[in-house]
Amino acid sequence: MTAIPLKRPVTTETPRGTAPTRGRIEIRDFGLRYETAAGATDAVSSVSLTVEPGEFVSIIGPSGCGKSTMLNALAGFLKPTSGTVAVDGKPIDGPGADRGMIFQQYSLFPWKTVRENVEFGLKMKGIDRAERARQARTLLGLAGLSQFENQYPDALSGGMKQRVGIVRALATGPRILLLDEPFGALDAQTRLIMQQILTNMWQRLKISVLFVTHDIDEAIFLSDRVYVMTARPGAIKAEVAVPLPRPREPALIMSSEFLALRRGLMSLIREESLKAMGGEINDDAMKGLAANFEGQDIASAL
Ligand SMILES: Nc1ncnc2c1ncn2[C@@H]1O[C@H](COP(=O)(O)OP(=O)(O)OP(=O)(O)O)[C@@H](O)[C@H]1O
Repeated sequence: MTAIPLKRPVTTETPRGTAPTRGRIEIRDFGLRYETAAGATDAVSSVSLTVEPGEFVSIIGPSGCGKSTMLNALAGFLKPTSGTVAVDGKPIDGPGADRGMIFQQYSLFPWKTVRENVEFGLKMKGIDRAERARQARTLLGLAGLSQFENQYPDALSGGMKQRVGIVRALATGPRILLLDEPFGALDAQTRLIMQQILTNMWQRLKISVLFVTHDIDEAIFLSDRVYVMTARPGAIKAEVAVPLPRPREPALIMSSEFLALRRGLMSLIREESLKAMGGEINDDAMKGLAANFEGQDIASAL
């Protein structure tokens, strides 16, 4: 693994009070093999990583390198074939209220209103009706969704649905939020707004976040640290600290510090993406992509 020894993240953001002490993720020598009728697939091999309490960490890597597999193991939906996955020193043995998970597809109950969706987990915890409504309204307010509390999911845009999904995952007070490409289906502008809303909620609630994305800019903009994975079977190729001050404004992505991080991550990820594509991409194919045919018929140009 390439360790890029940058300083610890600079956090000059709005006061977060005392540092959180819970919500530490520790993955050690994690491996996961899928056994199917068609044979076995080693999805992830020997990954070790940590997320400190209150830290925002992203994972980027080529398609199929096992990012979702790892998040699903952390959520408690999959068991490691080797190694350990623990939260605050306790091995994970199934899903739990200490971890919230958000997927790219919106997973709201269509027959419940926005507020009822958010209240669902609180109801499961046995919290009484008035308190449920109070907590749901507070969180909906933080996400700018107060005026939509009585709407049904069908009436909402993709960005709003995902905001409700985040609020719902946060409602039960998890120490950890796991997000698997949550903004992948959103347009660029909505995505930027969602990134700011997520950062805002993360800072206020002092939770630890592990965020999977394909988008390098998104990973840098949001994170304290970024792990880069190799092609399948996924392992950690590099760990990159993001020492950019907070709060981060959209204009930050034009700064030289941001662009330097982006260049570094792009070259790491490109190498692995080419490996992941295996024989599909060779030098000739890459030349072809860059060729200027100047309006010629492609067959004769080649
Ligand atoms: N249920 C399953 N059964 C068998 N193989 C699986 C299963 N789920 C995932 N895989 C395989 O495991 C590997 C890792 O998959 P995973 O979805 O974790 O990768 P990923 O990095 O999240 O991919 P992407 O970025 O494309 O979403 C892939 O080769 C995938 O085909």
